[in-house]
Amino acid sequence: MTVVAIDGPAGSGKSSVSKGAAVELDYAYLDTGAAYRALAWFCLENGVDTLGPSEIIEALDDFDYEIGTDPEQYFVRVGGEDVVEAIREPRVTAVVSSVARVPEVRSFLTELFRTIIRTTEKPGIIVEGRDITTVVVPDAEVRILLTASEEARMARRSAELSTESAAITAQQLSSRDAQDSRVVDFMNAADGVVTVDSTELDFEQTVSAVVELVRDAA
Ligand SMILES: Nc1ncnc2c1ncn2[C@@H]1O[C@H](COP(=O)(O)OP(=O)(O)OP(=O)(O)O)[C@@H](O)[C@H]1O
Ligand SMILES: Nc1ccn([C@@H]2O[C@H](COP(=O)(O)O)[C@@H](O)[C@H]2O)c(=O)n1
Repeated sequence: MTVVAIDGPAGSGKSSVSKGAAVELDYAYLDTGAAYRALAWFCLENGVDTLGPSEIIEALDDFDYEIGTDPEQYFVRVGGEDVVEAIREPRVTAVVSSVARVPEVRSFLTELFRTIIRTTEKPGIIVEGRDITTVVVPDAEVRILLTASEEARMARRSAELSTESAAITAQQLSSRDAQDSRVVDFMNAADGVVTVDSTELDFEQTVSAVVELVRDAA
């Protein structure tokens, strides 16, 4: 089985490009950010203080999480409830970094990701996040840092949103990167990690660049 690990900052295209490449390769797709978001959502729903590590760690006992790895049948559920849209709400995005910085949360979710990767039935899996190339699967067959200039990432994110101003969007994106960067380094490629800079590429070109790297490694 081929494991493709992709890291990168917010808005660099990790989810959309990984999904597109997984469809083209007939691979599974694992969105690891969804788990951190789902835990943050679960904490908010249950009145857990997202700044209090011990409460968050306690919440893990009741965190009943499921994610689909078929890129064409993506789902995320907590306690059987569909949370695909809820976990993208700004209130969740605003607190996810505080939840993700708790070491016990990271090791709990890392084990969960490794189990999902191990039990994949497809010929390969694309796993994307912030610490996939360095912590979750540092021995992956293909390791990619997907980047784009902050300007390009902000423009892409702003184009998606009709209700939020570009300025607020830009601020959220860079402040989340700043917080996340204190926990894991996803701005610099580790040894053996190939950088794909999509600043000057369109979406299809970026998917093709990833697919080509995977085919070259096979
Ligand atoms: N090469 C590209 N050219 C133009 N738009 C792109 C490109 N790659 C991704 N996009 C668009 O940029 C937006 C952000 O992409 P995506 O949500 O996949 O990023 P992400 O890295 O997963 O972000 P986050 O970490 O915040 O979840 C999407 O609207 C996506 O379609
Ligand atoms: N491997 C990862 C993936 C994500 N995070 C944290 O989750 C947040 C949401 O991730 P998205 O990819 O959905 O934007 C992100 O801001 C990180 O705080 C992580 O720590 N490690």
